[in-house]
Amino acid sequence: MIEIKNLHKSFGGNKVLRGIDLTINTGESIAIIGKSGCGKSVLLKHIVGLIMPDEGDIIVDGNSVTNLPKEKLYDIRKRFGFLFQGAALFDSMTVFENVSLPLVENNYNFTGEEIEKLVEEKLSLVGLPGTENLKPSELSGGMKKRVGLARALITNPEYILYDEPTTGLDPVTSDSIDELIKELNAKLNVTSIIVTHDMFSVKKTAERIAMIHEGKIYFSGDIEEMLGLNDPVIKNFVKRTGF
Ligand SMILES: Nc1ncnc2c1ncn2[C@@H]1O[C@H](COP(=O)(O)OP(=O)(O)OP(=O)(O)O)[C@@H](O)[C@H]1O
Repeated sequence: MIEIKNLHKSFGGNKVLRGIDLTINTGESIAIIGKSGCGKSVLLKHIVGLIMPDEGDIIVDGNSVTNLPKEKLYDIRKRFGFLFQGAALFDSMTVFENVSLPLVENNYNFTGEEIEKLVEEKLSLVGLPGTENLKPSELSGGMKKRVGLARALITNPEYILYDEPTTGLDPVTSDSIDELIKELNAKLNVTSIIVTHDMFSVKKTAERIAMIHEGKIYFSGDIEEMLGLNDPVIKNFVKRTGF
């Protein structure tokens, strides 16, 4: 379980998070939505301790991320898989090298053979078996996201964080990535946090929505509840997404 308590973060005079309170239950898939620049990615980075808050706390399975010594924070991070915006693959490395990178970086004691097996397993899971020797330049946008996801899954994380998983993809490819996220939620029994402003993606992948507005959680609930509200902020947001 992740408990976010009264989280505040400013950058210079820009007060981005102004008291976020949110509990994410184990096993659920939650979408974090809100207009561009409202602080969705900043919130995600707080959860894994990549950004520290000015005030407030994040508690992951009973551990306060803001008060942990570095080694403990690294241990907590190992329980997270992170699909970065744009997939963030290294162009000079093969798919195999990209996917296995977290195992190499974090000194897991796997043999070469075990690593090969794990990479093969995760690439199959994301629908890209046999692509180990390709370079990112040989992959389509959707394939890059899948490889990024295989890398996020390589350590068998309990939590998967998706930062705008469908941004920059055409509607058909977006839909296939959403389908994959949904499949993985069911198959792997993980907790998924999906940052997006794509309401089609929300509908397909998330059981619950948390909407950030003016630095706080403005709404938390399911999509039917959200669409049924006669609230100008919500209506305006949904309208802008073209949903
Ligand atoms: N490291 C940083 N230094 C200064 N400002 C930052 C930093 N990171 C984020 N910000 C600012 O915080 C605000 C929120 O950024 P964030 O990336 O979280 O938005 P977002 O909701 O994810 O937007 P988008 O949907 O466009 O990706 C923005 O105004 C951004 O410029």
